[in-house]
Amino acid sequence: MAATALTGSPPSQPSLTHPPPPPRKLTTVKALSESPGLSSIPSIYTFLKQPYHEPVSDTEEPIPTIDFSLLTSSLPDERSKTIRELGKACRDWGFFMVYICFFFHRCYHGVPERMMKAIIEACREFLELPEEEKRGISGKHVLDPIRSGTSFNESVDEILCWRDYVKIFQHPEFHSPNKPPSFREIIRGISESLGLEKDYIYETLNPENGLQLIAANLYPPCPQPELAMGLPPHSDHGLLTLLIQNQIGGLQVQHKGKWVNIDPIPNSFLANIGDHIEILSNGKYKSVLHRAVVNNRDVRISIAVPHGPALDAIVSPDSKLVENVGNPPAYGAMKYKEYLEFQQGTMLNGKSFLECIRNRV
Ligand SMILES: O=C(O)CCC(=O)C(=O)O
Ligand SMILES: [Fe+2]
Repeated sequence: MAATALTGSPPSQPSLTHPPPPPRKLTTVKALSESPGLSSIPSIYTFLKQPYHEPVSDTEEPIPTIDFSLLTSSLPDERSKTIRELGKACRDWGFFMVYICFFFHRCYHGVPERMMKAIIEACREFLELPEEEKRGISGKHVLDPIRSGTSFNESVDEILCWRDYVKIFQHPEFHSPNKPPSFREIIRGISESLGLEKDYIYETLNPENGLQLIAANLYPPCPQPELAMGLPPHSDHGLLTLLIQNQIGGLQVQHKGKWVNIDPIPNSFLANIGDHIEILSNGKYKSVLHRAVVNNRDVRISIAVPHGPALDAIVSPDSKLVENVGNPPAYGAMKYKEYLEFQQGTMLNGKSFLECIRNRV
């Protein structure tokens, strides 16, 4: 896609009557947001269904928090209590904060927090590079570093998002199996909380050879945040998405029919159930709609790392769970790779692909 801008059709012959138009200058949303005197946004960034047309909850109910050290505890009672909490979070919210607090020899070890900050800063530096430099990095694994502000679904959307982003396909071709380690532990916990064997999801869906993607998003300040959208409502494909962000809020999650603001908590990352855990669990665990809104003051950065099953894994409601729950399967079987292909362009009116196939077995 980005390559078309570089390799397009040969230049037309110069004509005296119709001089060729100047080459279109690609502009990042960040550059646009820094244009002197910008007080309104171009109409291409104005969403018809604007962020605050739908109710935003004022709930005091906090998003569930899972303490990672208890999930990996060697004390069986501690671990099973945390697994029950994890199961409840997956059922009730589909989202949870994972709190990482490492104590070694009774002293706090701050590496994870420093590492998260360093990753965010590296993404900021990358996304703030001049466009020419970013273009040079585009390739098979690095998607669209110059196509800033692209719509969420290019084939159907005519409105652009207020964000610059880059996507990197990390796995299976850029090998980093089992990383981050928290992914495997959470998936094991989810497996157990469903009453399955600890490694059941790993063995059946083979995420070790699965898809791992890194999506780094930069949302510049917007002079009319009430009209624009950083990322419209969607659910994530795959098993689990891990997300870190700078300390600027903007993520909203659907909960009990309303949008809930998810404020960043230091020393923690966010995890959410993807479509394929919802399918595997026959809808017991929910892949929940979420979106990113923007503000008029601060740059927000988020890094989402979705993890999927192996591309050729066929995902369907697990027979053990269907029998246990006594419900007929609510989803048909589909190869993950095909799901990804079908998913393109089917996010319409805030309906995710998963919602479109629910109950159409
Ligand atoms: O920026 C955010 O907080 C949300 C990002 C997200 O949902 C995604 O990249 O799938
Ligand atoms: Fe997402």
